[in-house]
Amino acid sequence: MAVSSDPPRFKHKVTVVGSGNWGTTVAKLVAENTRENSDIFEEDVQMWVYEENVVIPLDSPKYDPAVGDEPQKLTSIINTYHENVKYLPNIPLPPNVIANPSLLDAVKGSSILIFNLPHEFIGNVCRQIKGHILPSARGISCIKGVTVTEDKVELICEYISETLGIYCGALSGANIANEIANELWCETTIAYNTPPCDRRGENGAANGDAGGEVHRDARGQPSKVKLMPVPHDYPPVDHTVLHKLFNRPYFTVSMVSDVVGVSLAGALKNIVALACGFIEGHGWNMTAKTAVMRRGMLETIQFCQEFFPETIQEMTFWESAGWSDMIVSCTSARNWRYSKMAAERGVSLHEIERTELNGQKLQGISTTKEVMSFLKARGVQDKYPLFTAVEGIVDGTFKMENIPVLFRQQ
Ligand SMILES: NC(=O)C1=CN([C@@H]2O[C@H](COP(=O)(O)OP(=O)(O)OC[C@H]3O[C@@H](n4cnc5c(N)ncnc54)[C@H](O)[C@@H]3O)[C@@H](O)[C@H]2O)C=CC1
Ligand SMILES: O=C(CO)COP(=O)(O)O
Repeated sequence: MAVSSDPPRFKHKVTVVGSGNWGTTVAKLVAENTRENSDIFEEDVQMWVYEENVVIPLDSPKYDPAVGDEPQKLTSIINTYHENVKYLPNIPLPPNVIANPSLLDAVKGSSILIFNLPHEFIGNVCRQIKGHILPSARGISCIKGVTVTEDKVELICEYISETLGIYCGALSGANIANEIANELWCETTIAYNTPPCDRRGENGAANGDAGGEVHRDARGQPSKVKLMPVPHDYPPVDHTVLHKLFNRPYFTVSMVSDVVGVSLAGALKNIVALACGFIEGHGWNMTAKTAVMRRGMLETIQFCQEFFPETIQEMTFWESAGWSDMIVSCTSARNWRYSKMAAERGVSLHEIERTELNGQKLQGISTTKEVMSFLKARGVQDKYPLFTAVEGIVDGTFKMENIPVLFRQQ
């Protein structure tokens, strides 16, 4: 097949599926980039909002005496004031972020889908949009978590890929949404293995022609997903284009190909962050915390090597998605902050999530449960003593003061 030299006729339409603290932040930075790269992307970025009614507080500059305490639709507030007053207050959003309460309408015709919502909701979202997206769309998952069915653990991007029949990469890093929304500099990692059918002109491949190479899944096996190539009248979706979509002066993107390492490091660090919050809330300090972080990273690497040995790359743990995220999550993120609060107050994490988080989610709670159910189904939980202890603390069956015992037994 001849490689076309004509410039692409179409631009990529981008949708962010999710609008929480991180979802809204990513919509903001991506919308800044679509404006600056309007030769590649349509400027407007759709942001799907799980609709809810919100009351704007009296002390907010957005308070309208004519509306008073009357609840308003969150989408209407975002599109009127260009601010997500509930999940990312006091951050002006570019006007080309378009809040949309209809999931099907938000994803319609989009060639790049950015999945960014708590992982417990991804199944329902994928079931709804299946068959309603462009078959040649490409995805990036910013979700930190895993899905477990019976004794199978799946990366979120694998789940998206298999459910929707599209290729999906992963974005993960040491990223506190509020800091990035305030344009305070940090790094992130995007893992994306450009499918052979999308590698234009590389390895002898022409547009839509894989050059004889098969598309492989995250485990390195020939993929069961029959990919439709990104049509040649669109710009490619490759490392260069994704870098243009996500990289900002305050958000340095590193592109890699280890989807497994990036996804699992982002998911499992939330279990370790809970452990760090618990021990700090119990009265230990930084030295104890670094011991737990070290142990948590060992169990994370062990998990990756045990269950995804074909594709895991150890260098990934030195990316932002690796050690940097472990450090930031155990010292300043929500899972750490609120598990510390739970330990200090002697109440359950569920109680803290309900009373303190105003609709935001602690991903560590469900990730611990999912990972432990997978390890138990395999009968290998004893090889993961820290993860097991966190589950026990969340359930009230393991005492925090016994954490050092785990270390003595090794
Ligand atoms: N907030 C942060 O600093 C960072 C978060 N992440 C990850 O990003 C992902 C998304 O988290 P956030 O944006 O922070 O969310 P969040 O915890 O701030 O907000 C919860 C979101 O879930 C939505 N929601 C509630 N019920 C729902 C339902 N039934 N179906 C669909 N959506 C529903 C809410 O409308 C809201 O948008 C998570 O996996 C998190 O680990 C990653 C890096 C940084
Ligand atoms: O992933 C994060 C930091 O990189 C944010 O973690 P929390 O969800 O615990 O705030």
